[in-house]
Order: sequence, then C-alpha cells, then structure tokens
Amino acid sequence: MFEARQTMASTSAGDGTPQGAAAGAATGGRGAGGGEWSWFAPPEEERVAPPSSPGARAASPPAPGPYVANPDYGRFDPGSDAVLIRRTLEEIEPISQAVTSYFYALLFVEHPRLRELFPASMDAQRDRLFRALLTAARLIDDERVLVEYLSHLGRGHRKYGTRPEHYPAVGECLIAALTRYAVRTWSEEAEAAWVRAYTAISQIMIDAAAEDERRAPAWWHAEVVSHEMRTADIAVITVRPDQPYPFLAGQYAAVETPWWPKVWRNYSLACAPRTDGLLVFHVKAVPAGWVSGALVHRARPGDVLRLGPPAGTMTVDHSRDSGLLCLGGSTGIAPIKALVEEVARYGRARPVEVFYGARSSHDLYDLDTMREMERRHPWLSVRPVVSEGPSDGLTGRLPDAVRRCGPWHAYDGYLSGPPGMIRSGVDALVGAGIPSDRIRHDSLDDLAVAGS
Ligand SMILES: NC(=O)C1=CN([C@@H]2O[C@H](COP(=O)(O)OP(=O)(O)OC[C@H]3O[C@@H](n4cnc5c(N)ncnc54)[C@H](OP(=O)(O)O)[C@@H]3O)[C@@H](O)[C@H]2O)C=CC1
Repeated sequence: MFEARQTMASTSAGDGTPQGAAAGAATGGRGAGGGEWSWFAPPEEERVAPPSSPGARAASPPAPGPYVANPDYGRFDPGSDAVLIRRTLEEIEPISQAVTSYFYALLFVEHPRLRELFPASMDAQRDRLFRALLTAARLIDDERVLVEYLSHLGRGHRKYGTRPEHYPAVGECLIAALTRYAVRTWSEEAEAAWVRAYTAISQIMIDAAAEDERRAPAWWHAEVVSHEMRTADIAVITVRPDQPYPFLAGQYAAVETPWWPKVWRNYSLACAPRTDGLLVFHVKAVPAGWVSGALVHRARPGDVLRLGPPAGTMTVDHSRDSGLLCLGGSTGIAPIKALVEEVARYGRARPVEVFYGARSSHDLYDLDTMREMERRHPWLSVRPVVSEGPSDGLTGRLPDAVRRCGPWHAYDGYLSGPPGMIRSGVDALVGAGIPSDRIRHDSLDDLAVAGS
C-alpha cells in the first residue's frame, strides 16, 4: 500500500491481533515523551552521532528520495477526502486510547526495531499521535496552514532520528488500526482517502526534514554553566550550546535531560540572542514532573542537555510601531523577558507594558530583574499582579488586572503562562479591542505537556 521510491521496504500490517502487543506498547506510568507531537524518538546510538560537517550536525544520511503511495490510490483530494477522514476521526475520537494502543502494539510487533526509538512510557505518546491526527484533519482543507504545521512537525522529528523509511511502517499500522476500530465509517473509499492523506502528510514532513538537514543540526548539546534556585521549586538555568543556536526572542526549545532519554519537554528561552551565545531557561518543578524535576533538583553545572530546534511565533515584529502588552504568569515571564531584551537590543523605543502574575508576592521570583530593566528603559512598565496575600502592585487574577487598566487597542498582545491564563487572557485582550490576529502566544497543545 505504501511504497518508497528507493530504500523503503514494503511492509505488511497484518489484520490479526498482534501477539503480546500490549506489552510492547505501554509500560505504564505517567505521561512521557516529547513536548511536541511526535511519532518517533531518537534511537540511542544516534545521540552520539558525529557532526557531518563543521557547521551542521546531520542526524541521518541524505533522504532516500520522495516517498510515494501506490499510484493506484491517486492524489489527495482536499474536498471529498477530507469529509471521509473527518467522519472516521469522529467515530474513533471517543475510543482514541484503544485505537492508538492497538496502533503502537501493532507497530512494535511488526517492526520491533522501532520500539527502541520511543521513550519507556508511551502514555503521552499515544495522546500526541491522536492530537496530531486531529490537528492535521482539522487543517486539511487549509493548505497553507497545514503545510506550515506539518513542516514544523517534520523538522521537529529530526531530533528523534526519524527517517523516511519509517513512514510506511507507521502508515500501514495506522490504516490497520483504523480498519479495526472505525467499523461504522470505514469503506474502500475511506481507506483510499486515508492512504492519500497519509502519503501527502508524510511527504511534506519528509521534505521539510530533508530541507532542514541542509542548514541546521538535528539537535544541539548544551552544557549547564549555571544553576540558580529562585524559590523551592523554580530554577534559572544557563546553558552553553556546542554550536551557535539561532533563535528569535520569544521562541522555545525542546529539552532532553541525560536522566530521561527520549523524553523531551518545551521550555521558553528567557533571553534574546546574546553575544556570548548562552541560553537561559526558567524551570518550575511540577509535581511528578520527570524533566522539570530533573532540571530543577538534579541538574548541575557540567551536565549536558540536548536541545531541539527553536520554535514558536511569539516573536517581535519589528516592522510595527505599536506597543507590546505582555502578560506573563509565573515562569511564563521567561519569554516576556526575552521580548523586552529584544526591544532594547533593536534600539527603537516602543511602549512595553508587562503584567507579571503569580499566586503570591513570594512567587514573583524574577520581579527584581524585571524592575531593574524597568529602571534602565523608560519605555518599559512592569506591574506585578498577585492573586493571594499582600502585594506592592495589583491584586486579583492577571487577565482581570489587565482589563482594569488600558486602553489597549493600540497594542499587540503577548501571553505566556498556564493554558487557562492564556485562554482567559486572550478573551480579556480581545475584549479590550486588540484583534485576535495581533495576539501571540504558544500553542496550547504544546503547553499542555510543557514544563512537566
Ligand atoms: N510560552 C509559554 O506560554 C510558557 C508557559 N509556561 C507555563 O506556565 C505555567 C506556570 O505554571 P505555574 O507556576 O503553576 O502557574 P500558576 O498556576 O502559579 O499561575 C501563574 C499565574 O497565572 C494565573 N492563572 C492560572 N490559571 C489561570 C486561569 N485559568 N485564568 C486566569 N489566570 C490564571 C495565576 O493566577 P491564580 O493564582 O489566581 O491561579 C497566576 O497569576 C506552566 O503551565 C508552564 O507550562 C511557562 C513558560 C512559558
């Protein structure tokens, strides 16, 4: 069903119950995996792959050529195929756990070598696959956004060691899982639509990865150079990447620690690009958080982390003159601080209003630094907001405090913090007259697993 022009082996999904499947698919435990949706994590041996060229560490050999489905299936039709695909997804959404468990079980039984590419615990991985499918299905008739999303996904998969020849195996097992569970909506037409869609999706991801490989490494090693505890559970961690890390202020990076291989989490960079090349992260250890706990309580200078490529669109648009209205909740102040540094670095004064929220004054762990920046930059105003206890600033919830000030219609909005804060913050900013296309924040789906 799925073929590749060059090196891809043809695979067969089989249609029976995979023996011992559950054992391979899920090992239990709390969610783990990357901070972005992923189907693959890197094989152990690739973690020490040497750079292929002085400038860029390529994780894999050149792509073996375009991946194509059997031409009998024809080209993907965004109109009629999208209808069939959405019908299938609606049917399996309530039983997505069973479908994805079966999918991974089948994948690991049919392709046991692929098991080693994934983290030990598959719980979060299962959710991620389904969310990626839902997102792709939702965007399927918006080609520009879909290509952007899948290209990002394809580039992000390089750090897991994903190769073009992995895609047919995934495709075969996905179709087999859908065949088994989407009993009401499955048909020959539905299957053909899924094959076409999956082929198109894979090709975009493969192409984006291959293009990215020509200009950037798949990951960076980064040595911890300082580790400063700011509260009992928040650390400010500075790292030195092994080669230049080109990013924009306001972006985030996936981080893997040596203690939880193949488990990646997204953290915002808390600085604008610096001349010394160092990067800063603010990390809060969340209860039972594998990566955040390790970064806060275990990491020390000299430890080496891995970083995925920078991502995120919460960046400063220097072609605009409008002010920046920034809401940072707790460690969400990290990218806001980067944005302030970026405005200062660029050298064109624009009003920047920062609302920095936390539960109590004690939790405003970076207020002194923000106040210091405020003293240096007349265009910057920093207002702390606490929801409990005494405050030398505003009290109440962050979005409510912003609503009470203003007017804000001439500002661009930037939000960073817990997903609930971002949702109600967006409502507050829209209510204050800022059009939604001038409001930036990271994807709420990415945030759902970030920081854990
Ligand atoms: N790029 C980004 O968007 C980044 C996001 N983060 C995220 O920030 C979070 C930090 O967590 P944590 O320290 O526990 O945050 P807290 O729960 O302590 O919340 C921080 C602030 O946000 C407010 N807030 C929380 N939920 C809501 C809501 N539903 N509506 C309105 N205001 C709300 C809090 O008010 P109250 O005390 O009243 O609840 C508080 O002022 C993590 O989820 C992390 O992933 C971190 C860094 C970057």
